[in-house]
Amino acid sequence: MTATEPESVARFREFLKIRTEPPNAAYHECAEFLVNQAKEIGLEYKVIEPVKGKPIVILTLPGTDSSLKSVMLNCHIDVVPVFEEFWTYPPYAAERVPTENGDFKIYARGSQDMKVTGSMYLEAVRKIVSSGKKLTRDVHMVFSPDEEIGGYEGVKTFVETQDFRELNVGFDLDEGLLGADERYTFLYAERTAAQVIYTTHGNTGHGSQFIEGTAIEKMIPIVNALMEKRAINKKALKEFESDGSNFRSGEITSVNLTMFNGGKQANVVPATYTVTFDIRVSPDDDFAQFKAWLLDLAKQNDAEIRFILPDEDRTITPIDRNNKFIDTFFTSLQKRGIEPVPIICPGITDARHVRSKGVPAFGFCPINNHAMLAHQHDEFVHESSFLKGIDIYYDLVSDLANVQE
Ligand SMILES: CSCC[C@H](NC=O)C(=O)O
Ligand SMILES: [Zn+2]
Ligand SMILES: [Zn+2]
Repeated sequence: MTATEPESVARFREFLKIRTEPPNAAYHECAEFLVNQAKEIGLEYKVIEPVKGKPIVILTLPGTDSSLKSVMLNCHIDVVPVFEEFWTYPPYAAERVPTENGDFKIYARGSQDMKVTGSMYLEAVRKIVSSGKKLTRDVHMVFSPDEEIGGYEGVKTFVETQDFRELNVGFDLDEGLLGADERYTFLYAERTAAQVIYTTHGNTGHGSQFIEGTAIEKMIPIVNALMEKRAINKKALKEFESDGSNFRSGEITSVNLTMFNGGKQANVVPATYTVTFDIRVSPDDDFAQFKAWLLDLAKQNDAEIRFILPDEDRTITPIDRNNKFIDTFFTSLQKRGIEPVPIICPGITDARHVRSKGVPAFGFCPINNHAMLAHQHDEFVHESSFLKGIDIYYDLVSDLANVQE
């Protein structure tokens, strides 16, 4: 590891300094940065705005046969909010801090989730171009907004456009998880997010009296039922994930009480109460049945229920090696001794929108042996991991774009 900063790292840090944190995300500034990257590398580029103020940037490395199905590399440009007071380094300064063993840590919001991946795509493609080698298929890097809030005005809208159809995508590499140990993982499916708000109304009155039929009284059985479900599932997960790897959390439905709202003053019984749960339903559970249970819970307790997110069909990319892209994904990584472990994504990503159009998509991140700090304070990535990841993508992108019919 040299003390002189590699140019690729300097460009990565520039990307990290752009504050793409909604609601006032600097999306246009980010689009400009990406277009400049395209010009420098010598790529085709296009910026579209299917939703005003939410640009999608497409950078294309044309192949020798653009009639063939292409390879898409997807990266969301938005990041999640920070609690700045808990950060050791300012989250948008992208400081490069030396470590004891001669490496560096790049501290920034988005350094893992997921600008590191976008930067690795850009640097891998830059290397491919400068090597002079020609790939067969088009490679499209897609940089998209709003993933962290569901991608509704990002990739979900984009996949409905003619611009997306024209990309003629055969395979999408999308957001993945860093490996906490020596293993790498890939995501072929996701849990379904069911975020739900229960509201109860009841009698109000003086806090010194035994008021009957209060909003909170009605809410308690709902909370108890969901917390019981939580306890059962938590135990089940512990039982079948004996190695503590957290690889299998996507296979179990999770329940979290995330908001508890109501009440105005200690001596006034609240007339209305709301409770919000973030529930992630495993593909192994019947979603319709689970939703019916949630609805019934409301009905039984005289509560209103509202689902925050729109209904979505489940999407899964079967791990079918008869698909040439999928087979190449494995053979290419195997050349470097990487045997990625298939997991169900515990969260939701933009890959589900791409899959909904029948395009196979795997979430992958070529970083292992790394602390996982997505959405946490002091998010950082090791410079050595970033540089190694570029080389992994160099081969992977080349091999995928050279898949024969
Ligand atoms: C309501 S959209 C939320 C999207 C988010 N995706 C990654 O963290 C998630 O919580 O899974
Ligand atoms: Zn992400
Ligand atoms: Zn995230």
